[in-house]
Amino acid sequence: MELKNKKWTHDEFNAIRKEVLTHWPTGSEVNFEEAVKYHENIPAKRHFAKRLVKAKNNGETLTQPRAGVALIDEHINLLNFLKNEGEADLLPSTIDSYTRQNQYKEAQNGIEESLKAGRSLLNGFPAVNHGVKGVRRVVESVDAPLQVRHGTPDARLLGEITIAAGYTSYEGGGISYNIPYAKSVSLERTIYDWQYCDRMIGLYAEHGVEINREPFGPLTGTLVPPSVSHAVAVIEGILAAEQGVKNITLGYGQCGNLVQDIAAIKALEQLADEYMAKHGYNDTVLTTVFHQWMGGFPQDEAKAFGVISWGAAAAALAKATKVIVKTPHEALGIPTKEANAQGLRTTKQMINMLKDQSFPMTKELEIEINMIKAETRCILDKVFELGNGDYAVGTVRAFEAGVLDVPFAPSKFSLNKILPARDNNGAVRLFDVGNLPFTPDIVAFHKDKMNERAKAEGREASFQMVIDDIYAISKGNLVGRPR
Ligand SMILES: CC[C@H]1O[C@@H](n2cnc3c(N)ncnc32)[C@H](O)[C@@H]1O
Repeated sequence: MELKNKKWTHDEFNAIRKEVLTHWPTGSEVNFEEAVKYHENIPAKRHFAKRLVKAKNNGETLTQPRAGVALIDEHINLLNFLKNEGEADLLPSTIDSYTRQNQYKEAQNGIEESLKAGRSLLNGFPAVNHGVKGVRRVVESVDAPLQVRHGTPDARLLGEITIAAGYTSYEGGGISYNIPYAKSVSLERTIYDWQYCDRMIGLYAEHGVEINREPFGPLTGTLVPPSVSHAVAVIEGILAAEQGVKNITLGYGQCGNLVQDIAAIKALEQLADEYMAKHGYNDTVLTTVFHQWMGGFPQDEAKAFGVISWGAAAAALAKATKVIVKTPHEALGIPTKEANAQGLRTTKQMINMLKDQSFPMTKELEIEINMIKAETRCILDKVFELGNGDYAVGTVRAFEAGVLDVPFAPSKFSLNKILPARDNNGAVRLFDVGNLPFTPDIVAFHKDKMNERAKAEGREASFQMVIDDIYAISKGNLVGRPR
C-alpha cells in the first residue's frame, strides 16, 4: 500500500472492492450498476446534496439529529418521529459501536438479543448486518434525506452497503474517524481506506449520482481550537475532492464564545474556498455544519436546553448550512426519541427567531476570523511542505512532528502536546502551542490572551485551567473559574 493523494484508477478500486465485499455475507447484495439505477429513482427532496445546496442558496440553517437503534422497524419509527415531531430537516442513521469496529458477529448478536428483549441493545443501527435489502426498507419508509453517521476507521463495507441501499450522504474521514476514534490504527491505513470510500462516491458521481461527504469536524470535541479542526477539515475535503467527490460539507464543533464560533464558520468557508480553488477543485460544492457543544453537558435538563439553545443561536448567527443537534439526555446517554425531538424543536425555534437577524461584522469578529485563517494556513502550508506537495503523505508526517495535533485524542499517533484553555471571554486559546507551526505573532496572541485571564483570576495560567474548562459547561458555566 503506497499512500499518495492521487485519484485511484477504476482497476485499483475494483481490485480492492472484490475483497471488501467479502467482509460480511451482506456484501454480496451490493451491485453497483443496480444501485446507480436505484438512486436515479430517489426523489430530489430526499437527496442530501440537493437539499444542502438549496439551503445554502436560501440562507437556511437546517437541523439534523443523531439517532440509531438496532432493529429496522424501530429505526424507521424513530426517524419518522424525529421528522414529524422533531421537525428535523435532515435525518441520520447513527451506526452502532460494534459495526464501527467491523465486529459484525457481535452486531449480529446484538440484533438477536434486541429481538428477544423487545428493545434496542445496540447503541446504533447495524447497517452492515441488515444489508442492502434491509437498509432499503428504511430508505423507502422515511421521506427525508438520509445520512450515515458513525466513527469508523475502516468504513469501506459500511459505505458500500448504505450507499447502494440509497443513503445520499456519508460522514467521516481518514483523519477525523481515526484520531478521535482509535488508539493504534495507523493514519496511512485509515487515510488509504477512506480514499476507497471517497473513490466509491466519486464513481457514483461519474454515473450521475451525487452523494454528499462530510468529514467529522469536532474531532475529540474537547476544547479543539478552530484552526486545528479546520486544518483537518480542509485536508479531508481535498483528499475527497481528489477522489472525485463533488459535494462536501465541512464541519466545526462549537467552542462556546459567540464571536469565536461565528468567526470559525466564516473562516472555514473562506479557507475551504481558497484551498479547493488553489488545488484546482473548482467544481466542488461546499457547505458547512455546526455541531452543538460536543463536550460534557449538565445533567439538569433545563440547563441542557440552555446549552442546546446556545449552540442553535451560534449556528444560526454563523449562518452554517446545517446544525447537528444535541438532546437534554446528553449527560445520561442515548436519548429517548422524545428527548431527541425536544432538542430539535428547541433548535428550530432558535433558528426561526434568528433567521431575520444577522451578526454585525465588528472589529472583534474580523480579528478572530483573520487569526483563525492565519493559524490554519500555517498548519496547512506546513503539511503540504512536509508531504512535498502531497497532503496525504504530509498529514502522516505532520502528526509525527506535532504539526497536526488534536487535544485529548485516544490515538497514539497524536502527540497530544498542545494544551487548549479558555481566555477571559471563554474563547478557546492555546495555553501550550506544542509543535504547531505558528508564527511568533500568533504564539504571542495566545500567550497574551491566557495571561489576561490569569491576571483576572489572580492565578498563573496552568494545566489546572485546562481541567477547569473541561468540566465548566457541565457544571453550569463556560469558563472554568477557580472555586
Ligand atoms: C458523537 C457523540 C454524540 O452522538 C450521540 N449519539 C451516539 N449514538 C447515538 C444514538 N444511537 N442516538 C442518538 N444519539 C447518539 C451522543 O449522545 C453524543 O451526543
